[in-house]
Amino acid sequence: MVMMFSLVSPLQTLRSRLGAHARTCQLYPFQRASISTSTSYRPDKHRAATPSNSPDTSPYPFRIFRDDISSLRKYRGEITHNGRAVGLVPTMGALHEGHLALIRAAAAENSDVFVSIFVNPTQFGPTEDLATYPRTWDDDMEKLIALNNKLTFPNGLGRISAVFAPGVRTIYPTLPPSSDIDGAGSFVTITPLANRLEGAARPTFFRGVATVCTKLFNIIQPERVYFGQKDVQQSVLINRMVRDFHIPTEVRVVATTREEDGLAMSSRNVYLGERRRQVAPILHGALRAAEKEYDEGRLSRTEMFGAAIHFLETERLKLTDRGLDAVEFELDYISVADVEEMNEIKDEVDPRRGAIISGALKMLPIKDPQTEEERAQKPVRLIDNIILTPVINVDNFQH
Ligand SMILES: Nc1ncnc2c1ncn2[C@@H]1O[C@H](COP(=O)(O)OP(=O)(O)OP(=O)(O)O)[C@@H](O)[C@H]1O
Ligand SMILES: CC(C)(CO)[C@@H](O)C(=O)[O-]
Ligand code: BAL
Repeated sequence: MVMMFSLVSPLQTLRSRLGAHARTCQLYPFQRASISTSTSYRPDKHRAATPSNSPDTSPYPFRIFRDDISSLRKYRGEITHNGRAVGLVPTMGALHEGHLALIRAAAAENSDVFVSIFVNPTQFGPTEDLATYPRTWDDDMEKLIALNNKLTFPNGLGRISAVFAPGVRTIYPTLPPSSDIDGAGSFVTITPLANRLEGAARPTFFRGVATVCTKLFNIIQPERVYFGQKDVQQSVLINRMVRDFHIPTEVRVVATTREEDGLAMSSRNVYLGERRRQVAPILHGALRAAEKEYDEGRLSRTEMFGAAIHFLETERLKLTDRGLDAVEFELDYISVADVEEMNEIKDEVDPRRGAIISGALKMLPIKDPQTEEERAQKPVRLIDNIILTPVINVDNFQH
């Protein structure tokens, strides 16, 4: 089953979807080398290798649009003309089950699902992994085709109609896009949200995300757009942007899809390698420990933080016994913030409003690399979050 919540009115939507007795929920299916900003700019250096887009020769059961925006618009216009609706799932490719959950959610409420695949340079900082970000076009297409075959009624109202995989010059037609904070360009900025948490670690990240999503929404004009709860601050930001710029679309947030051991699926998990991968679920574990405090009625931020840190430190001590003492990690932040704007909650969570508990943790390169892969390791930043859902019967809490 696909569960979603709308950030427009999270309290109300969560209550109605989860029922009055729901206290917490795991909302179920809800990079970088420098990019040059000057003369050496080569816009399509990083483009995913995609085949040509002749509808007649296309081996795909959906249309592939690359740089021909007017054809895409014509096709999209026909969908409206026929009384159908478009749900857009923006991605950077390297598709996994988390992305597929978004597509299923889109197919459940729209006749036509558009998936965009675009590794957006402006959201990568100058020292991040733009050049090495996984680009897996053939594999992505296989997954989309397999999923599409299953999206027949009653499993899905709609199906994937189009994949939009533009080149950088198409998305940024005038200036070479900049990843520098002071760089020139036409940008959408949403502050102060874009400067906090993920934005503090990645100063131009949300400017890049807001800018590219504005462009995608302008080009495709979807009735609804689908984002993953895994990137919760991104979802809050998009919701805010849609409201502030009166963009005529509805934002849906789809619950995080996880591996069996709790690790949130992410395209960048491939960077972890075997030994770091075994330790990576600790971030989720730490957030769960904080969530347990809330579940048991301890609402103070300090107690939730304490529980998360205690979990991390206990797990760190166990690494030697697990033969994993070469794996090192650093906590970047744990945040307890309100659901609407992600403002930090200073004191206690109001159980009538709930909260988002989120965190970021850096997995450092392994201390005693034993393979080529381990010798090449770079730090991998993991993010995750849990929604502390509002509680209807506040009296159940001990004070
Ligand atoms: N595990 C997941 N569950 C639900 N949605 C997800 C998950 N992972 C990614 N998404 C969503 O898919 C959309 C596209 O994300 P993206 O292509 O960046 O994948 P990603 O796995 O988040 O990659 P990265 O490792 O770069 O963060 C975003 O809305 C993102 O929140
Ligand atoms: C929304 C997005 C596709 C914009 O590039 C990206 O930030 C992502 O994949 O989450
Ligand atoms: N999943 C969000 C895209 C990024 O981290 O660059």
